[in-house]
Amino acid sequence: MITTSTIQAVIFDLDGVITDTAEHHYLAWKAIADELDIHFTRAFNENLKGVSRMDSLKLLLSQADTPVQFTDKEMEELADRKNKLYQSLIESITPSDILPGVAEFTAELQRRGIKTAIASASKNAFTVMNSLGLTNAFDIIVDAAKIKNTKPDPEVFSTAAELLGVEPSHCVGVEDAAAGVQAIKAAGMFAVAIGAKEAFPQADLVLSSTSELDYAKIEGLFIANS
Ligand SMILES: O=P(O)(O)OC[C@H]1O[C@@H](O)[C@H](O)[C@@H](O)[C@@H]1O
Ligand SMILES: [Mg+2]
Repeated sequence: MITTSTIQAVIFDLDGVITDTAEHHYLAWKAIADELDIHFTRAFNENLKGVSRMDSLKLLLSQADTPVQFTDKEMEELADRKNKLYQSLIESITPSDILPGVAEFTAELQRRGIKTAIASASKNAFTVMNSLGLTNAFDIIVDAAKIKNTKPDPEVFSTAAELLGVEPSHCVGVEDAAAGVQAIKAAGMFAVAIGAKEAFPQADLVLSSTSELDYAKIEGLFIANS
């Protein structure tokens, strides 16, 4: 199919964009924080979004009133315990957990011959995509296993663009995390953020929810910014 638009690919984050697993990550970290008697708020959790499992644990531990030293082995065990909690929380995910507007938006992209990819920092990305029934709905899935450097490094978005065979300047990235928007911009792409406007000063467009994903609006701004 011939693409007339200058947007040739849209690359989506998974957790918090395709489905609300950002909440499951938060609940699992909150349980670990409670065990360790560390004050952990939803506001602070915003810093963990898009960040790798071990870096998230380090951020969580930075909130302890009295600094606690854990050995590498203990850190691995804590991260592993969080992951088991997270995995038990995502067991019940079904296609009905796809966030509003996502199916319509991706269908519109497919109608226009625009390529799609998932760029996720999660090692559980394929499990979540399977549960949502979306494994074959995107051209490419790049997960944590395929990359060395996690967000805010651009690698996950750059790798997705490369595998799709599309120049970054023709890509749009969609994210719900500050680290993710930084990664999209560092990759040289147009950034759409989902969340509160003030949280994403670097984004080219901020939408309060996925139900606002609107191809015509994004294309208009994309062309104006090129
Ligand atoms: O622990 P996992 O499943 O490998 O996920 C790593 C990261 O994946 C990102 O998608 C989430 O936004 C982060 O919250 C999470 O820490
Ligand atoms: Mg996310």
